[in-house]
Amino acid sequence: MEDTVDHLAHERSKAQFNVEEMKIIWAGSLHALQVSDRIAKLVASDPGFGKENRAVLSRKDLFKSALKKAAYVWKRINELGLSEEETSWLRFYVDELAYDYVHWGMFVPAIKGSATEEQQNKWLPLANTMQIIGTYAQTELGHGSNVRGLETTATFDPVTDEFIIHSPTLTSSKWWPGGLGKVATHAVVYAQLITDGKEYGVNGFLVQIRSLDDHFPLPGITVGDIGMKFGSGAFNSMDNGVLRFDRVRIPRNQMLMRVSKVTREGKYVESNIPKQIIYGAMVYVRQTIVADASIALSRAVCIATRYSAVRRQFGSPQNDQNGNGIETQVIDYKTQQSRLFPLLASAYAFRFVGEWLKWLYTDLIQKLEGNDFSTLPEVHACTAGLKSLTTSAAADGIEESRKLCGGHGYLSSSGLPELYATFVPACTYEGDNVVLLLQVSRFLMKTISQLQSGKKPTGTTAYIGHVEHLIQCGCNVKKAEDWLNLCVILEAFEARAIRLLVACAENLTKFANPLQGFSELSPDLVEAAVAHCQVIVVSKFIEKLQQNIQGIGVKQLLETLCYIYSLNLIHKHLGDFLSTRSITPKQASLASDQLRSLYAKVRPNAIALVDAFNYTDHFLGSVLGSYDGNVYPKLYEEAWKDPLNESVVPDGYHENIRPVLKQQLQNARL
Ligand SMILES: CCCCCCCCCCCCCCCCCCC/C=C/C(=O)SCCNC(=O)CCNC(=O)[C@H](O)C(C)(C)COP(=O)(O)OP(=O)(O)OC[C@H]1O[C@@H](n2cnc3c(N)ncnc32)[C@H](O)[C@@H]1OP(=O)(O)O
Ligand SMILES: Cc1cc2nc3c(=O)[nH]c(=O)nc-3n(C[C@H](O)[C@H](O)[C@H](O)COP(=O)(O)OP(=O)(O)OC[C@H]3O[C@@H](n4cnc5c(N)ncnc54)[C@H](O)[C@@H]3O)c2cc1C
Repeated sequence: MEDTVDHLAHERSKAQFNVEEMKIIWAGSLHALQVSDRIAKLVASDPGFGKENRAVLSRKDLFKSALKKAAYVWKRINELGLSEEETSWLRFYVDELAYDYVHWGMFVPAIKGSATEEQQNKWLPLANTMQIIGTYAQTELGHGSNVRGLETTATFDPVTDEFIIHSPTLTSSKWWPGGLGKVATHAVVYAQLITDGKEYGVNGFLVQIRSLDDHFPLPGITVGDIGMKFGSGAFNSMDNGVLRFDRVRIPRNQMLMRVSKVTREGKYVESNIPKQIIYGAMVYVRQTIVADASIALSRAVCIATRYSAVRRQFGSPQNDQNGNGIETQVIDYKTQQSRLFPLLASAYAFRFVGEWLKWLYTDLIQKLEGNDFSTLPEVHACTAGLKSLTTSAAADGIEESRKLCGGHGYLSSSGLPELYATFVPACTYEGDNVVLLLQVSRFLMKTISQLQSGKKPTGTTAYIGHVEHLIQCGCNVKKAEDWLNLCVILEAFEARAIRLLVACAENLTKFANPLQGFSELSPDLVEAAVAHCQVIVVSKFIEKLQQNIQGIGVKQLLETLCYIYSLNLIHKHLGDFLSTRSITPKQASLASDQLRSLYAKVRPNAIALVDAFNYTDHFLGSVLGSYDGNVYPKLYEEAWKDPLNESVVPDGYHENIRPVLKQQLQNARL
């Protein structure tokens, strides 16, 4: 008989805050919570969205199952007449990577951002109804980070009014685009534009790659899948592809011409729109990846927290003299708390900074519509930097969560290995995290150099305008409780960031060649960029706390998490804080003392804090993280489902086990 006991009920009863209100904070609004909750339940109750066995399916079967699910998603969206908001929640909860992620996540945004109105009117209705399926073909075998170095060419032929798309070398083969390998019918292809014998840099072109009748590649096109990727399940449900062009002709009007165009006569004409707009789809996706990072991390933390409350090891004060009695919940070990609770705090921090980044991006889009490009550099720096910071921390956090679950965390049924394998490439796609931090540092060095000309930094760099104060100020913390002051914390982070930035700027002046200086100092520049991004995350968490937060205990718990996030970072980056004299060694030790008290405050609320994510068991996909905490029967049951357990004596026994055993027996007799 099924066990219906809630093994975590006691933990839930200890919560000191209103969980339902916290769910609203996490979701963003009551409306968002209601819609997401409804769709989560819809997905969890529909067998068509079941995700059992993913880890044991062969690549072909996994791919087929992802195709089936994507088609079913599309069918249900249409049958139920889901709104755009409901649709995105549906895809989110279905939780299976397939071509549709890149179609909706990159192909459509690339057309929206880089195509003219006329082009959008032609292509968007086709894409929006999935009469065509698209991919984003930028990266090549030889070049990913260096977009300017792409080799694919698009040469204008004035005789036929066409572009000739060509892959001149092996290294120019498009490599990685998701959905390209086996599904996409069209691609936005990034290529070097050549007209009238001159090169005009990278531009986007809309190219049909497969027939809409029989799905065969069109003439001149070679296309296929690039092969198995890291981990079982995970990104292997996606057909990342390779694509080569042998002088493929497309009409001139399939160049995406919002930013610049080629006339009928072959003249290249630039508009007043910055060229960087052609990289707009990347800015859009980087912003969404910050939200993905908070989801992926919160998912891992939810599993690790629930399991840590169920798992018991060694004796406890309640034991009798013989050590008999109940063992200690591993969540009560201080080491477990010091590893787990900062991750929990980070999940909340990333959620809030992601929410703010979405606002910043929406604001940019509104400004662009009015031809105001002033915030583009800052939005580029924020999306690049926060994508880098949050994905690196989330990927590390998922792996730490696996370790927090001990041996069982290594089992596929814990859900953690696949979560890690699915999420870790986010550190690479949409821009390698180090390359992106170098972009941030370039922006910051420019901001600092403009101080001399009297330009006042604004937005996320406003603190750089207070350079004199921040270079001189000292931290006033004298006892552990003094750290419970958000202004003190923010100033320590700003002081550390600005001191690292100014040191970089000063060191750069020692090089006659600025490019060489930038390259030599790049490790320091990356560290300074991280410090700046941490200022953003901490300050956005603080801003969140200043909003009208309802519900008993909710604000207090969020404050506790904000302190944990910040003080743990001080602990982790102590070298920076000490070497810049932003804090003293004594203050560092007081921060550690304060952290211990903060962990004690979180402990009774830990389960409720992960319940506030409102994840269904279907979405979590983990026997260790299920809501009822009934871990052991679920683990036991799951093991028996493995294909190896279908037969008692394994296939291969007669060929490969029995002869070995016999030989050992014979050897022993000799
Ligand atoms: C059941 C289990 C399942 C488990 C589920 C787990 C759940 C996990 C959740 C997550 C799953 C989500 C999965 C979603 C699917 C995702 C699919 C992935 C799709 C990936 C797509 C891609 O990767 S597309 C390719 C992306 N490529 C890149 O990002 C390339 C990086 N390189 C660049 O961006 C550039 O080349 C560069 C910026 C690094 C350098 O370029 P360049 O040399 O030209 O630039 P400069 O440095 O000279 O800069 C010039 C100037 O421009 C400014 N600038 C640069 N870029 C931008 C920009 N994008 N926008 C605005 N401005 C820009 C730069 O700052 C300079 O300005 P100056 O003023 O001149 O200084
Ligand atoms: C799962 C997945 C899905 C993807 N989907 C798509 C897609 O749909 N469409 C698409 O076009 N692309 C896609 N990509 C490609 C992705 O965008 C690139 O892999 C990414 O931009 C990194 O580029 P790269 O592979 O060339 O890395 P490289 O640039 O070769 O990086 C290798 C190493 O060099 C370092 N490095 C590189 N340049 C510098 C520098 N200037 N200074 C210091 N260090 C440097 C990096 O930090 C890294 O450590 C995908 C990739 C993955 C893994």
